[in-house]
Amino acid sequence: MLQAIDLHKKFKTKEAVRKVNMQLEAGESVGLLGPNGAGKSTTISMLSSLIMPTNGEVLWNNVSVNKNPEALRKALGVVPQEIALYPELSAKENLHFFGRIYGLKGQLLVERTEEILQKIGLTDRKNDIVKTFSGGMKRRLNIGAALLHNPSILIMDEPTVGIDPQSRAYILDTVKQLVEEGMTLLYTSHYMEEVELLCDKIYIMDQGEIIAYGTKETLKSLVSDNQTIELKAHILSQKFEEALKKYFPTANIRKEDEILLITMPQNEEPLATIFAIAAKNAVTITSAIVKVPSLEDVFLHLTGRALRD
Ligand SMILES: Nc1ncnc2c1ncn2[C@@H]1O[C@H](COP(=O)(O)OP(=O)(O)OP(=O)(O)O)[C@@H](O)[C@H]1O
Repeated sequence: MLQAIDLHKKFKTKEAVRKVNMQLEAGESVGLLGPNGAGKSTTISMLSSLIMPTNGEVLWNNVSVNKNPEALRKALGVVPQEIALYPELSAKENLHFFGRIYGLKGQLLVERTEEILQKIGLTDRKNDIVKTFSGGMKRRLNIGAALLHNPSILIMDEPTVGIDPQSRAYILDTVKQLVEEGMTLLYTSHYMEEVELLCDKIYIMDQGEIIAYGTKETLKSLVSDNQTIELKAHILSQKFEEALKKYFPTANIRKEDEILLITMPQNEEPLATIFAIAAKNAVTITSAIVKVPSLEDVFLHLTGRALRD
């Protein structure tokens, strides 16, 4: 459907993007994850034909976007990182304005506007001017503007940056629903938990390049297939530790700061057994946390740096 082939972008002396290859199929939800400055915005600006690559090309349904940008623009909704709205106009007037740019008019424009207001939860504020809106409401309207022409593919550039947790949750729910309804999505973020929640396939980007690509499971298995159970108890007796070692001979069991760490493959489900062994040894467990590798760990593993540096 949408394909990036060997994209490069140089701004004067700065090589912002190098050798980027990506592919989005219809109905897929794809994440582009990377820290600030990794080159995500530059990549999606090229993918949505807002800027020209220095090298490489973008194909939409196997045709170069360079040759026929209109075909992609009709099918594509882009939610930019910067809010692009008219603060002196109402929510409805803003949507009418953007709808007309997409060629909507008359009854169709009125109906689409109402549908979108409903979808983004702003129906009851539709006549209020945008400058009175919270950051989260502006972001929702920004998303609404990109949906008016009923695109089949949506590209979102960090749509939850700088908003309150409640608005963030609302936006994530809305995006999840769009994906469930069949929208093809490219979602960029430096929040790994958002990408994990919304996306099936993930590209990890750092310093202008794609450094890893795959499903969440594939990426996490780059780090390890293990899980670690962190146990806290009133008293962690030596006898209990030895009993655990006997029952789980292949597990790595160690104590750090009064927490017992038990590492073993993820396909084992040891909690019930651990609790039974504790009861038998008169140990009261106060907390048990199961930790599996996160995309954050994958990034750390690949680059030696934390995602949020
Ligand atoms: N127009 C430009 N001129 C010069 N350098 C640029 C330009 N646009 C981006 N860059 C540089 O290219 C690199 C990649 O920027 P980009 O905005 O694509 O990253 P990003 O991953 O989207 O990060 P952020 O989340 O901070 O926007 C950065 O070093 C940035 O400073």
